[in-house]
Amino acid sequence: MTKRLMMIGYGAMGTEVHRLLPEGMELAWVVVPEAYAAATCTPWAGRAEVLTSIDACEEAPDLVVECAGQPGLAEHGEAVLRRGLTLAVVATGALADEALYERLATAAREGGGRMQLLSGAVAGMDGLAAAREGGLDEVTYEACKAPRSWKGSHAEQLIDLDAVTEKTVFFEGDAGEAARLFPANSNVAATIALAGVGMRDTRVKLIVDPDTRRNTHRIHAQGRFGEFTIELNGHPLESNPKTSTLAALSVVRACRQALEPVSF
Ligand SMILES: NC(=O)C1=CN([C@@H]2O[C@H](COP(=O)(O)OP(=O)(O)OC[C@H]3O[C@@H](n4cnc5c(N)ncnc54)[C@H](OP(=O)(O)O)[C@@H]3O)[C@@H](O)[C@H]2O)C=CC1
Ligand SMILES: O=C([O-])CC(=O)C(=O)O
Repeated sequence: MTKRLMMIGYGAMGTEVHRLLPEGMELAWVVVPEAYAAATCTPWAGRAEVLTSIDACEEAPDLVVECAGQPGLAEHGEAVLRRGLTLAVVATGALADEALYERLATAAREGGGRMQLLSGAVAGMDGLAAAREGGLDEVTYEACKAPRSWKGSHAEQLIDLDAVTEKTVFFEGDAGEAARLFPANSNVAATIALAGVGMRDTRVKLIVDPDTRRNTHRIHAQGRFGEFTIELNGHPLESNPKTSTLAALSVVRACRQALEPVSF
């Protein structure tokens, strides 16, 4: 039987996820900001019910995916989890807010829901989380993107993106700060922190490179297990250069996992 998906937020990532939705799953509900609710010329017109709140949904989706960014998770996450649903999350940076983290964890515990934190634009979160069980000494993360990928972000307060002529570090701090200051660009920092040594102890560098067309993520971890370095050079989505294609694919994977009896 076809499973029914609810998508919170339908921007660049949501569009890509919808395009690649595995057979056996249909988009049945789209949760959008109030201002979009009345729009008629949409990719979901006539196919999915448009909602502005979770409570307006009278049935139980088989899976809810958040593709809305940090404000979308903060606004809708609790209601999803209180209803006992599974919520796959990409805006992991919102969880740098400890109060929100607690609110969502409590809603999941009390409501029977489950929050599935997706690997998003990076790889290796399974290994990092396993390594943590033996003790981690250090985890560092560097993100390097083209100037256009940092446009419209807090980077504009720190560096003149149009004048950059060589690869330049413009932010150094911890994962919590990075996730809060760069909500559309540094969720990965929070993902790594949540899988590894936490927000305060994960060291982050953000870099702009005028000569790259890729979103590069470099993770180094060391501990009792040994050490690893992962460098992932991702292609940004055409429709949003801040967002890596792999992040959308991690949502598609979550949809497939909800369908298959055996899955990675
Ligand atoms: N974990 C990871 O590796 C990654 C995580 N991300 C996260 O995913 C998010 C989405 O990426 P992308 O699709 O490219 O971004 P877009 O800005 O293209 O799309 C986000 C959409 O969600 C909408 N939205 C915002 N707030 C709400 C809300 N409260 N309820 C419902 N919809 C809402 C936005 O509307 P409006 O335009 O009006 O704001 C927009 O249409 C990013 O903001 C980032 O937080 C992105 C890349 C990697
Ligand atoms: O997609 C990416 O490359 C990373 C990103 O935006 C994020 O971490 O929020």
